[in-house]
Amino acid sequence: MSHLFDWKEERNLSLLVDFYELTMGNGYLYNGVGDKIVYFDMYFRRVPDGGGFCIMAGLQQLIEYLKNLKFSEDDILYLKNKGLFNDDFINYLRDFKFSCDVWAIPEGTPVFPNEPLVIVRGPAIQAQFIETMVLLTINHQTLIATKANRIVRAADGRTVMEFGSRRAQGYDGAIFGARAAYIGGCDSTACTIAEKMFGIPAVGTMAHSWVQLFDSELEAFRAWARTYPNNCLLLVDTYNVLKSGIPNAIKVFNEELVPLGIRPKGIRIDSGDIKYLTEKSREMLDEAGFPDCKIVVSNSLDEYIIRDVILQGAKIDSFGVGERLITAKSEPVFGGVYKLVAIEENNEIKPKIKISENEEKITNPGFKQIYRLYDKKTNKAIADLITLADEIIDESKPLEIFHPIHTWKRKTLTNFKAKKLLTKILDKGQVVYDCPNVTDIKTYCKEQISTLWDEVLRFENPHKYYVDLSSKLWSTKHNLLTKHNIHFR
Ligand SMILES: Nc1ncnc2c1ncn2[C@@H]1O[C@H](COP(=O)(O)OP(=O)(O)OP(=O)(O)O)[C@@H](O)[C@H]1O
Ligand SMILES: O=P(O)(O)OC[C@H]1O[C@H](OP(=O)(O)OP(=O)(O)O)[C@H](O)[C@@H]1O
Ligand SMILES: O=C(O)c1cccnc1
Repeated sequence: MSHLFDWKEERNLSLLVDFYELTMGNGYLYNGVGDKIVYFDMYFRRVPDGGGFCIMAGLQQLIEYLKNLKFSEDDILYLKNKGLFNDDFINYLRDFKFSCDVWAIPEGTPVFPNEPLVIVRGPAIQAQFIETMVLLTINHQTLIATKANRIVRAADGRTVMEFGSRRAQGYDGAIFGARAAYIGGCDSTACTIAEKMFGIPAVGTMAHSWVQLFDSELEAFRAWARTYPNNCLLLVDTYNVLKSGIPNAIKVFNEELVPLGIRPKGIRIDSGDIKYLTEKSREMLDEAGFPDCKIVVSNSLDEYIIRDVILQGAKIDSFGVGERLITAKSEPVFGGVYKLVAIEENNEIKPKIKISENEEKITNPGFKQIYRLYDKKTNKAIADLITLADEIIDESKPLEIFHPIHTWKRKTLTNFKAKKLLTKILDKGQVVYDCPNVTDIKTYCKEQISTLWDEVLRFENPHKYYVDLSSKLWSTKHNLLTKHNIHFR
């Protein structure tokens, strides 16, 4: 079992790579450009679900992968037997030592379209090779953390438990999905191994099978209360919530817990009309003297149903959310891309561009940094400025920022502070970054979200947060466009 799950030490994922990375690697070497220093940016173009921002996640798994990147004799033999690769390439992989520099935005940071979340600098053959895993790790967890954050914000302070393992897309979908959901704000998970691996609180109630297995609902509840008097949360919808589930729960609370001086934990409702059933259940529990008994609901929930039932006045303390969270059902693809943005020649960085008919899809060339600009008075984030990596923002001088496409839209900032978002993660292949634990990441995430204006947090039609280019980067881009004979406005 540990072989399947110990992603840190034992899992050899080196060949989890799109085959073209290998054919290109072989080709780069053959054509004498394998060692040319290149820069790649990983970024996304659109926030899923029409939201205003995403939550960066998945970096720790990317780091672990890069740290362990090597090829076993078995891998080498397999590649050799393909009969496609030159001996030089096979030998390169046999002696492989990852030597790239990597910068990234820390996990839990709110991020926006077109910002490099990860930058890789190194020999073309290596920087190219890791494309698949950079995208896979960051795309998956950023998607789930972003979805979880929408769900948690809809729950408006009520607890959210992640219940998705059984409906996740594979083991890793469950495990790393639980990790991302926690970073995004879920309070706990039903995925036990996620507690063992990452320290995410694992919790659970009971299934309908528990109730069905006994001769009656009453007996099932009694057995549970005797087994777990201090953690008595009963699933009340197996037969009929209001006619049987709640009355039986009250009876058991009174007979089994009250004499011991123990308070019941709660009840869970997993079907039917959430507003009606929670309102009636709340009344019945209050009348019976259990106003502190929590009401948990589940059943194909997402941020929209959660917001709706709260608006309807449903009486809910806690949500269990599974399938629609763990699969990001409403929009299950996070379209992060990995693009070459510069090469080094004669010790100089030469920016490179990818042109597209669609102006929004033209890449931002060069080796970059991102500054988040905060209003010193409100402490709210005003805009992000993507700059060339060597640019320094002078906080003591007014800073004019402008829309990168509609350049006449300008704004001058004063009394602001500028924070660098990209941090060095690997230096020549060596990890130079300490990954925080998930609880610290989750706390950081919450703090960072509190620096965003409410308009950016809106579920629908959020205010578009400004992600601008510095004058220097804008000129670099437009010089390249002119060179390629492209003229915009
Ligand atoms: N008051 C409500 N407002 C909005 N959506 C609700 C409300 N009550 C329940 N829902 C949601 O409606 C969907 C369907 O609920 P329904 O009770 O039909 O589920 P079901 O799975 O068919 O129930 P059952 O398990 O009894 O067959 C679920 O996603 C549920 O969360
Ligand atoms: O609905 P989700 O958001 O995925 O939450 C998890 C679901 O898993 C369990 O159901 P189970 O697997 O027994 O199936 P059910 O949907 O028939 O109750 C639980 O009772 C929830 O309904
Ligand atoms: O603990 C629960 O109630 C639970 C766990 C997983 C899926 N559904 C419910």
